[in-house]
Amino acid sequence: MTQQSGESPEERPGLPPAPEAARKAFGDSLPTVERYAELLADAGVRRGLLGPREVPRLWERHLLNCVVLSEVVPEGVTVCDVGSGAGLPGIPLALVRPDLEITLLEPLLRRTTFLQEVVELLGLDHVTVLRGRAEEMLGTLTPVHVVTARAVAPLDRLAGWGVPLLRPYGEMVALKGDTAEDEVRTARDALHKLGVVETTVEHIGEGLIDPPSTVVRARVGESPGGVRFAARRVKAEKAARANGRSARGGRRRR
Ligand SMILES: C[S@@+](CC[C@H](N)C(=O)[O-])C[C@H]1O[C@@H](n2cnc3c(N)ncnc32)[C@H](O)[C@@H]1O
Repeated sequence: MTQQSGESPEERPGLPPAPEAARKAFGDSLPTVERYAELLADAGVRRGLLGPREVPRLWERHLLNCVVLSEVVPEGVTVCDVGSGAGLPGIPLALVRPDLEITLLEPLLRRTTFLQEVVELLGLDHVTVLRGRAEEMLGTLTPVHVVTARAVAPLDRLAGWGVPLLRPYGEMVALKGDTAEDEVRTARDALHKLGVVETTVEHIGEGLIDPPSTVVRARVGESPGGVRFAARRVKAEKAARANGRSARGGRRRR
């Protein structure tokens, strides 16, 4: 999301006030998301996590585009936001869904440091920040019901990283743009091999954002990640138990 700008900070357009749609989408969490928007527009830009040109469109293009994911995430489940960056979509989702247990997974230290600060400043007790690459998380992260991701990798590669982190019958929800249908076509074989039994492209947030957000939903059957991953997972989990490791300290739900 980082972009270069030739403008000086004084010339750059600032953060606009929250639009009416944000009031609707975030409800009682509006003051908290306003605080998050300020952190992104200030420290996020200064520390190179967000391009300065994103600031004027922070509400529509980023916060609203992400919060509508709430429509497709079931009640009370565990979520891993793969490649969370500066917290998108994981933090907007966490702000409206205190019922979820969310892990923000991100490999870069600069970003996990920012994420940890944001989680503490906003008092998000149901959010954990985990540093690492998705493909290295087998046996470290307790398998989750839902994997979310935005702007991390093309669907076939993303699925290879995200689907093995799911519990049986879980689903990966990837925010995508106009390329969603094409990416699904390209990834069809890879998805099948990973144990995905159903893939749909849906438009969410109608009536709230225009255009609505496009998501690819990939649901797995009994063996997320496929048979190859099932064997690796058992091995990795055994090793993790032997080391006393677990990303969520053994807290498990459902
Ligand atoms: C373009 S940024 C998008 C960040 C955020 N999701 C957003 O929409 O603004 C992609 C992020 O994915 C992370 N990433 C890249 N490869 C990854 C991997 N294998 N596992 C987890 N995260 C990864 C990068 O460090 C980066 O923060």
